[in-house]
Amino acid sequence: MDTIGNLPAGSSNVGVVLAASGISKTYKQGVWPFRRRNHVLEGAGLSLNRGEIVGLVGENGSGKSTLMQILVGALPADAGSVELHGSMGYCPQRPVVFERLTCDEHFELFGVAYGLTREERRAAQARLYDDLDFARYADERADRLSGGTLAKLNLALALLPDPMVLLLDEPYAGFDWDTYLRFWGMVGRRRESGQAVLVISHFIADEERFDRIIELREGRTAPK
Ligand SMILES: Nc1ncnc2c1ncn2[C@@H]1O[C@H](COP(=O)(O)OP(=O)(O)OP(=O)(O)O)[C@@H](O)[C@H]1O
Repeated sequence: MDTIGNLPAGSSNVGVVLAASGISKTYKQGVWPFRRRNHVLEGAGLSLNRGEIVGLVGENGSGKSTLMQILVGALPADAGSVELHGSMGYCPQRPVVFERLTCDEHFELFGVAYGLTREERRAAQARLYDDLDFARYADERADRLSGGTLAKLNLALALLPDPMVLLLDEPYAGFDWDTYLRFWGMVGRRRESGQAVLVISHFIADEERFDRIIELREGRTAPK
């Protein structure tokens, strides 16, 4: 597969921030002679434009998380290409945090990893604590957070560098109603500033919140 590259400057797809095509992925399971091949993706593709909120739906096991991990570069595809214009943030389905670090320490660590200055990181951190309403857990260790607060930290860490493209794998599964509404408020502000968001979603009720919905079925993507 082509490595993630930047779309060329002056590309005719001026509004496109992420473009993937021909993505295929087969998982091999078991050992010979019982080896089984699971063809999860067979030529899937999608594109995201500036200021677009796109939903990715499909039944359980259809390959949504697999596709998202390939888009973000966390998993190699067998075939296909992914082109990215700008920075990307990713919020995985299962939080990737360090049990013994506090929320504040996570922001500090991720700020360094993203190359933010201390001032940039502090300003973004304060805004995220406020937007997601979890500043009171700043000094709490990750292994002592509730599932919902852990999900807030997971989302906040993806948002910390304010990426052009945000990929979210079922980000609000553990959120209460107030946090769910705060989440969509944040997504709406990103749309207004021209950033793009791709969300794996299971809730039919969410459909009206998206500009477009893409369905993954039998390894391929199609507009819903
Ligand atoms: N690391 C792996 N090794 C082998 N098989 C895998 C692996 N990860 C996923 N699979 C299989 O690939 C298929 C697609 O899984 P994936 O998690 O991408 O689906 P999904 O659409 O995100 O599912 P869900 O809606 O349940 O979260 C499933 O059959 C799953 O069992």
